[in-house]
This record gives sequence, C-alpha cells and structure tokens, in this order.
Amino acid sequence: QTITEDEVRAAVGAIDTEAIIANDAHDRNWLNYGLNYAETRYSQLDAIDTENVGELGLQWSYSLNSDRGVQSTPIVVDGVMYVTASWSIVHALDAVTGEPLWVYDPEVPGDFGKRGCCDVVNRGVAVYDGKVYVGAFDGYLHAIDAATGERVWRVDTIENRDMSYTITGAPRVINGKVIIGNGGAEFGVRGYITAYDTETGEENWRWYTVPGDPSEPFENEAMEMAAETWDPSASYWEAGGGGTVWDAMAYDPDLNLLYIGTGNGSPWNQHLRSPAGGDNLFLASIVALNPDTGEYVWHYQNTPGDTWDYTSTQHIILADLEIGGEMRQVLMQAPKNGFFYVIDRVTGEFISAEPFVETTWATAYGEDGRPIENPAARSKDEPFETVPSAYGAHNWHPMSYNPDTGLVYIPAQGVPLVQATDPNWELNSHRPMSTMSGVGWNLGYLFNVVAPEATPFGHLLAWDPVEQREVWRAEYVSPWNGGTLTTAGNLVFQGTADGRFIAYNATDGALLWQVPVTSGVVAAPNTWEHEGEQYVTIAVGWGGVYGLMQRATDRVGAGRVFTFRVGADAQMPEAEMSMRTELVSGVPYDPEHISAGLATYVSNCLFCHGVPGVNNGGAIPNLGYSDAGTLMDAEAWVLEGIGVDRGMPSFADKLTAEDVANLVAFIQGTADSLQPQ
Ligand SMILES: O=C(O)c1cc(C(=O)O)c2c(n1)C(=O)C(=O)c1cc(C(=O)O)[nH]c1-2
Ligand SMILES: [Ca+2]
Repeated sequence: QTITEDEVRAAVGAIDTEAIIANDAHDRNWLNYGLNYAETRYSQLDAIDTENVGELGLQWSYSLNSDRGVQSTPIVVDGVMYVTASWSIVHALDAVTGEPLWVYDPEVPGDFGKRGCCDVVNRGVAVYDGKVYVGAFDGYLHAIDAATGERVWRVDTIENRDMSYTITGAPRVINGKVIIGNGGAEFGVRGYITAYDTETGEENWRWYTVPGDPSEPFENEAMEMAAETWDPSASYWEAGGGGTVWDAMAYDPDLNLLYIGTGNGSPWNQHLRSPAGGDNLFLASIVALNPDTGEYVWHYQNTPGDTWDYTSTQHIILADLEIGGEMRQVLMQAPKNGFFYVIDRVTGEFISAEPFVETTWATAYGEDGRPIENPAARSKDEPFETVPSAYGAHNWHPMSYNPDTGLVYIPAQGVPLVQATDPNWELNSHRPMSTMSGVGWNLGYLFNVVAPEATPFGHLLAWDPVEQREVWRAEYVSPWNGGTLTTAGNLVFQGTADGRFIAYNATDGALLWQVPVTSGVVAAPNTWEHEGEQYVTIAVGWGGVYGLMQRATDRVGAGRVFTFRVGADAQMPEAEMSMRTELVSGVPYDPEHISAGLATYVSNCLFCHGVPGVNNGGAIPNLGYSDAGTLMDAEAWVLEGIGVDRGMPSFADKLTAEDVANLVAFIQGTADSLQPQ
C-alpha cells in the first residue's frame, strides 16, 4: 500500500468549503459529486486530449463485489478514491493502484430493497474535514473517518418509518453542513431535504417541499403559499403529497444559494391527488434555498400539476451564458419531461425551454414559463401515450457542460409507456407489501392497457443551451446509457447500456476510443490528476429502474471500477458472470394451477421479475430463465427468505405453499409455451 492513514487524514482533513471552491482553479481532485459546486462535470485537465485518447489503457480495475446497479461518481482527494457500490457500501481505494484501503458497510437490511422504486443504488459520497458521508438506502446518514473507515456518527433522516423513504443520492457539504434528501414518492411520502452539522450530525434545518396536514400550522410561509395551489378538499397530505429531493443539488457560493430539484406527486395521478387541479407546489420544481438556514428564496416549476412522474430531480448545472448579447448567470436542466431549461439563477426568472426529444404532453413553453399542454395528455378518461414516459427523456444519469464548446452532453432516451387512470385506486390502500399492491407502488395509474406506438431509443445528445438546438448525437442500441464527463482535452466520455466505455470528440462527436467493460454502464465517469498524471475512472454495474428488468448486453459482471491512463497496459478483465440463456425446463407442475399462479404473479412478482421468458431480465433475474433447481426450491426463496440478503423479501406472511405451487406452475407453464416446438 502506497498511502498511509496519516496521508489520508491530512488530505481529507484539508477539505472544507473553500478547498472545494479552490479546486475550481485546476480540477486536480474530484471533490464533489458533480466535480464542483456548479456541478459542471467539465474538467480543465487536458493532458488526455483528442490526439492521445486512443492510447488510453487500463491502469487497474477493482471488483465492488456487488450484483445490482452501480451509480457512483467516485470522489478523489490527493490519490485517495471513495466510491460506492449497491446497498450503499463505501470502498476507499488507493486511486493510483486500485488497492483497497478500507470498506464500510452501512448494513442496510436486505428486506429494505422492496422499499425503493428503482434498485438498491447509491450515487456516491461527500468528503469534508476528515470525514466521508454516505446516505444509506435505509435512510441513515453516516459519517465515516476518511482514514480508517470507522463510523463517527449516524443519524436517521426518516421522520416516519411506516412510510417507504430511502436515500439513493449523494450528499453535498456546504458551509459545514451535510445536506441530503430522500426517495420514496412512488410509494407515498412527503418530500423534504435536511441539513446536518458535519461534526456532530445534529440536525440544522429541514425544508419540506409540499404542504402537510392542513389542521396543523404551516412550517413556514413557503408552505402557506404552496397550500394554495392544492385542492383544499383533497386528503393528498395523507398520501404524503410527494416532491422528494432524491438527486440534484447545486450551489452558488457568491449568491450563497443552494438549488434543489423536486420530484413527482404522491400519488402520480393528479385527478386522484388534487382533483380540483392546481399547480401543486413545489412538485417538479427547481427551488433556491439559503443553505445556512433552509429558508426558501425562489422557485421555478417545470411541470405544473405533475401527473406523469416528471420529476425535476435531474442534474442542475450552473453556468454564465451570453444570451441576447447579455451575460446571464443561469442554471440549466434537462428533466424527465423532455424540455431543456435555462433559468436565471439569481432570480428564478424563466429564460427559455425547448424540447430536446419529441414531446407529446406539451408542445412548447409560453413566455410566462408555463407549458402549452396537450389536453389529452392527462389521460383522465382515455389512456394516453405520453412522450417522454415516466422513465424520462433524461433520468438521473448526469449530463455535463463544456464552456469551450458551449455544449451540454445529455444521455437522452425514450422508453414507451401508455398511462391510464386506475379506476380502483384508493387512498393509502397501497403500503409496502400490502395485498394487491405490486410491491407497494401508489400511482393511481395502469400502464400499457393499450400497446405503446413509440420505439425505445437512447443517444448521447450534444445540445447548444443558448440557441436551444441539437448540434450532434451518437446513437445507441438501447435506452439507459451512463452519465457523461467532458474535459478541456475536447473530449466527452460516456459508458453505455451495452457495456462499452467511449470517448468522443466534444466538438463534432467523432468516436475516438472505446473499450468493452464487464457489464452495462449507468454511472458517470470522472477524471483527476495525481503527481502530474491524468486518469479517467468509471464505475460499472448495470441496474437502476430500467436496468432491473431489461439489459442490452449478455455481459453481466459484478460491479467494478476501471481506471485508465495514457500508456497503461493492465489486462482488461472478463465478465465474471454470464446469464442463463435457456428457458427453464423440467420442473413438475399441475397445469390447472397456471391461471391462479398468473394472478399471484402479477400482484407480487411482476414488478421486479418482469414477464417470464419475455426478455432475459436485468439486475433482477427473469424467472423464465431460472435453472430447474432454483424453481423447485421456490418455497425457500418465497417463504423462507433465503434471498433476503440479496433483496428478495420473504412473502411468508402474505403467500402460502399453495400460492408458491401456483407460481411455479405459471412460470414453468409460460416457459413451456415459449419453447420452440
Ligand atoms: O420519486 C422518487 O422519490 C424517486 C426516487 C428515485 C430514487 O431514489 O432512485 C427514482 C425515482 N423517483 C424515479 O422516478 C426514477 O425514474 C428513478 C430512476 C432511478 C434509478 O436509480 O435508476 N431512481 C429513480
Ligand atoms: Ca419518481
């Protein structure tokens, strides 16, 4: 090992708010989830450029020992790397050699997996004053000694553990406070964001995104204002209201403003949530807060009265752009709803919004900053195919902004879905694991009662935010490609759903270098310098909400971190695991049990395992491709909980041995019907 505990202590001990800001002068370290507080993911390092990028070779790779989604952007401080795997496990590595320094497991119970909508993922850590901070999937925020990996403190961020709150996002540290939001709006929660003292873990402030029980006093004036935009007769607040702050944050130190993105409503369907309509503040909005006090400063709502899971939690980037001959301090966002926004970050004033993919829910934005909606898109009486769908035209996968090219590099996509109002939805009938709840999603919609017409796609989109137009694109075979990094070497780096890591020319999109990695990629790469040498790192591991059930490559290796350097020549590893590609056969069953098994399957298994044999699964196995032994052992999996550590809950208090026999009949029967005759 080349790095000592004292060296780590000194390096991370020197990180404070000023040090994060000072790193902007050279970008040698990667100190914040999005590199800097502006979250540009543009590095000034230029030793790797369009001339020599083709000579990148493997410096090292490191197994994260995980089989679910890896979404982490590593943090790098003076040659020490902190990267997270699924289940929020933190790995500290020597960044130059890939040797582990320590591993910290926050011990998220496997049973907690069912409380998240979208895989047991984690997007990374924050570092500050000698400590590493991770928000664990079960809602605890941990402070860890950066040198030893010992826990310093742990706090519970969840105010009501009967509700399905989680954490997937990376914390940010500003002015001595560590700030984190939660996920959970698919299940029914009330969104908020909380700041804790970095030293002690003591709560400094909490800001709710939507109003609560109207019989209680409002927490602040912002909540009073927000309440006027909800149907006062509705009991939305009993379902939580939604608005979770599950990913994006950015900070402007000069304005001392923290920008957050808020999520969708709980339930999704606005006819059920707030029948009289209204904007339903602060759902699907960008909100500016004072990071010292948590006080509201301004907001801009991208999607008024959200009913489509059009979260505005997608990446926010701060930049200064010349618009109409004037320099403007702006923020940029490409949220799920398919429009690219440029907003004045001082005042919240709307500057422009244009579609970066096809959009059917709205055609354009008016000068007032409101969408011109297609009235059919709210699917009140008839199903409607919204484009984009709830998967988003762009999801959490970080974009990047290169001030040299003036372009934003967006992982854009389309995943077709048709939404129809669920006539049988009842408030709070859907709690985690309740009967007929799927796994507890609480949306108020049915999906694909009519087949969608759109075709799925994924591409890397280079977008000019001033002119609001596409400049170039790179097409992929599938949606759900990784986040992007751009550099002063005139490069864009991105990993793909089909398991490649690619470098493009940032100006024109020419593909300059690519290498196959051990599984599909969803995370964003980073770059950093140590002792005069520039490195590029990507954490690989297929998963996240689309990746749970679908995949675009047969390579399904464990989560793994890869670091590249010009001239390095370590051997690229092979994928350790491969998928079974034969349908299950030979498991005995009674054909009369198939139809009962179908009903049980749809309400308990479908949401994660998909339709047996229809495609070969993603991070969660498709049971149509089980081996016969596993299926014969179904009672152990379903009733005895042998898979709990891997996230497969026990259904012992919900299903019987007879139900399991029916499930087996349905799975084997379906596989038999799909066998070529
Ligand atoms: O409403 C929420 O609270 C919430 C949370 C999360 C999450 O925490 O990961 C996702 C979403 N929504 C969501 O809508 C979504 O598409 C999504 C994708 C992913 C992922 O990790 O792949 N997470 C989430
Ligand atoms: Ca959501």
